[in-house]
Amino acid sequence: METKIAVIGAGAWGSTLAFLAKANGHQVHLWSRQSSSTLADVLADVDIVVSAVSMKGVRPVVEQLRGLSLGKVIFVTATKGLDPSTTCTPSQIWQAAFPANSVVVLAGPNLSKEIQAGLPAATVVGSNDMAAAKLVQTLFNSSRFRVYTNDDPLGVELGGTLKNVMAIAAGACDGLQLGTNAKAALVTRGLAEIIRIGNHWGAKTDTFYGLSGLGDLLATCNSPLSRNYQVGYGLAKGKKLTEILANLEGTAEGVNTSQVLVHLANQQGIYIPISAQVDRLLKEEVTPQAAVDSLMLRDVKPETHLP
Ligand SMILES: NC(=O)C1=CN([C@@H]2O[C@H](COP(=O)(O)OP(=O)(O)OC[C@H]3O[C@@H](n4cnc5c(N)ncnc54)[C@H](O)[C@@H]3O)[C@@H](O)[C@H]2O)C=CC1
Ligand SMILES: O=C(CO)COP(=O)(O)O
Repeated sequence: METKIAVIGAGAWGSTLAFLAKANGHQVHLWSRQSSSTLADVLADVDIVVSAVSMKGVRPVVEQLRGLSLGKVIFVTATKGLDPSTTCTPSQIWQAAFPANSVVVLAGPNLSKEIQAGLPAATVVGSNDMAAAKLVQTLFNSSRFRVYTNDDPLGVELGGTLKNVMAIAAGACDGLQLGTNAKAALVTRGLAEIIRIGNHWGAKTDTFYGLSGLGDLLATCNSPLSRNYQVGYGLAKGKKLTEILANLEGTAEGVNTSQVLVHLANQQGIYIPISAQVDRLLKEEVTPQAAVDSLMLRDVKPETHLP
């Protein structure tokens, strides 16, 4: 059955999601700030609203829509980030603005260029409303894009968001040519750190071993297609952050996420050694090699995701 879908944000990810839904026979309207139609007009007659704007666009877009009567529309959020002013996740912002509507989080190892090239990929849709998650699953699932459901939307969202910080670290690790052992240690301890943060905020451990956690961590920590990886790689090669960002194709959410994360973790006493070094590196408070030394020279501890 044809479903009417609006995709907000015509960047790399919004365009790819619109393409996938269209390929499944749905009626898709891809909206961007450059569109001639207003967002309110586009949303007047749709069943599903997919938001794929970058984190900085989430609040402005939600403010444009607040107060509109959108009936039983299901919101799907595909943004990976934390709001700097409130520290909320994108789905928390959507849910607070539309408390009567279902919100579904979509995240996974989904480098858009690979999907646009027709390569197979898998993703997760997480929601407190399993009927909504199942509906969104059917809208996007295909022979080239396998979609799983999950009942821990916060875990799905935090997996996709927090791995961006680790992808910056992984890019730096490769830029410094630290080798495969170091990279494996970083990714493994990065996952332990993500689980520690996620548990503290109420997400389930299991979710982080899934596609939006371990899956996306593996994809972005190992691919030069990842913008976050490119940021870390460039820093390790001695480039300035401003120069890297000016030449970057699209958004590297990990830059903002690490700042918000470090602020929250300091307030809440969450131990985040890797993310803290990434934040210091981005602020040019530490060299890449000094960041590695700080991590290696910490007190020894048991292998657990607990502090
Ligand atoms: N590109 C990828 O492979 C994937 C990206 N994501 C996530 O999706 C989000 C978007 O990523 P990309 O499309 O790659 O970024 P992008 O930089 O290509 O596009 C961002 C889009 O957000 C829009 N936007 C920003 N502020 C806005 C505002 N105030 N009002 C309206 N629109 C606004 C921009 O116009 C642009 O179309 C990010 O959170 C990213 O982490 C998730 C999975 C895969
Ligand atoms: O989230 C992504 C793939 O799942 C895209 O990663 P980057 O934002 O680092 O390019």
